[in-house]
Amino acid sequence: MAESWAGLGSAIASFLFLYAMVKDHIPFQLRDYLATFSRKVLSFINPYDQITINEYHGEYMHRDELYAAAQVYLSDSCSFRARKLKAEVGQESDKPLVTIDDYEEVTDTFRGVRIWWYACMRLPNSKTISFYGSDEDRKYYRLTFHKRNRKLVEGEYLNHILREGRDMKIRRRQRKLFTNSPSRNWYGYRSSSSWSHVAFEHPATFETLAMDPEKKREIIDDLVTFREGKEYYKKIGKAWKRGYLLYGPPGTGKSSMIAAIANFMEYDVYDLELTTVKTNTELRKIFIETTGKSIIVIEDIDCSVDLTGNRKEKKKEKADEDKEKKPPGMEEKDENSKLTLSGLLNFIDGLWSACGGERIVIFTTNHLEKLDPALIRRGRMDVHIEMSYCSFEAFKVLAKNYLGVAKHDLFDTIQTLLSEVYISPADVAEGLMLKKSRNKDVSACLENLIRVIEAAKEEAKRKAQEELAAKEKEKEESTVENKATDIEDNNSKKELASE
Ligand SMILES: Nc1ncnc2c1ncn2[C@@H]1O[C@H](COP(=O)(O)OP(=O)(O)OP(=O)(O)O)[C@@H](O)[C@H]1O
Ligand SMILES: [Mg+2]
Repeated sequence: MAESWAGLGSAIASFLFLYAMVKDHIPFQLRDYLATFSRKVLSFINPYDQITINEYHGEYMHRDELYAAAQVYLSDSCSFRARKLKAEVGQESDKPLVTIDDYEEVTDTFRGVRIWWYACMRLPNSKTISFYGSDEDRKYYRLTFHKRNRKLVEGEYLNHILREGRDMKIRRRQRKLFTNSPSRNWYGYRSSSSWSHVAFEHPATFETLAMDPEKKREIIDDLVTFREGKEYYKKIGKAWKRGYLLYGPPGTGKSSMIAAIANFMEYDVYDLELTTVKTNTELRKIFIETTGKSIIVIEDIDCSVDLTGNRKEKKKEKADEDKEKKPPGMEEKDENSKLTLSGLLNFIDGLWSACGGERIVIFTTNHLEKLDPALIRRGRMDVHIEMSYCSFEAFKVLAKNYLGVAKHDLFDTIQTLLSEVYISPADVAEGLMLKKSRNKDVSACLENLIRVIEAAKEEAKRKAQEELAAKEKEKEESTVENKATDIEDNNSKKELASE
């Protein structure tokens, strides 16, 4: 049996070989007839089906997303099996993509089923010049698989390629830092987008972040759980997003933490400047233009006018006054024509985050007490992280980063000093840096830091004394005032009695 199949196979192969040799000398009609005939014979005896994925499609020659996803997928999952590879750098990434070369074949296995991938190029038929490039540019992949697996390939495998390829593309893309442009520029000549961007290249990581190691571990674990929680969020019916509130004094690493989170999660960062957003409608537009796998940051949320507790109350009073003056039906329209706390709450709450997954929202503030509780309640801001003054543990991270040392004789002195004074990691980092000529001298850097901490301690002492003196003065003044009032009261009582 096997021999007869082999015989038939070699007969067909010889026929095809002969056909290829003489095809240019055969008349047109006969050539078509022979081609159709050979295809029919082959499909009768061949148990394999094929799917072609073209690089470009449609009237306007759009680059096919499945082709692009397959290219990255093959690069990541199958190219190690190929002998001929090609490398290119696309527009979206700064890393070279090494993938299978033209006319190279690789195999992939999906649920135990083997699939062959063949990278091809359509040869030019004519010498016409096309607006979309020459025919040589028309590349395609051909997938070959056994007939009995057709359902699996069509139903699941292609989706798997698309999904995995997209994810890989996102992971290897050049990450971006977006900032929202003032609304008046949206419809300008240059761009109609609310965001402009630059490459995101902040070097901060969790390793370089100076903070309590246990707290750091908790944050990393939380992020990992979030990243892997797609199915969980779907199951509980919640938008796949997580809110972090970072609070603490200036220079304690809030912005550095955002960069470390972005680098750890490999997300883009959207730095939302709320003060340039005038209305709730604008906020919606801005948000709709963000993509998944991103962090939306609002820094110094307490400085975003009209959104904090007291100011909101004042604003409400004013709005109530204004409402009374407005004709009926105009009030709601007016709500959309300004940025309000409720607009921001809607924005965070998933009404708008329903349009795409995997987003982190981060607020930072120096003054937690100034924020409206509604804004930061759990469920909106799921994790509250306090970024505090420099502890000895945090100092050790900075010493490792800046000086490359894990221990030193001066560490004990620094530990004692740090337990006596509040100083921000930013000030400690500054203290560890000396002028270029001396920055390799570890002892000199640590001595400089000791001077900086001692100066901070003196400064704190001086301020405390000033505050104490001011309080005592206030107390004295109020005692004198009270005495004067008492004397006045007594005199008037006496006058009344004598009358
Ligand atoms: N916890 C930290 N770990 C490492 N470096 C830090 C830390 N905190 C501050 N720094 C250093 O100090 C600089 C300023 O820190 P950062 O901008 O993150 O502070 P911040 O809390 O955002 O301050 P602000 O409240 O003023 O915005 C950073 O560039 C970094 O070099
Ligand atoms: Mg900051």
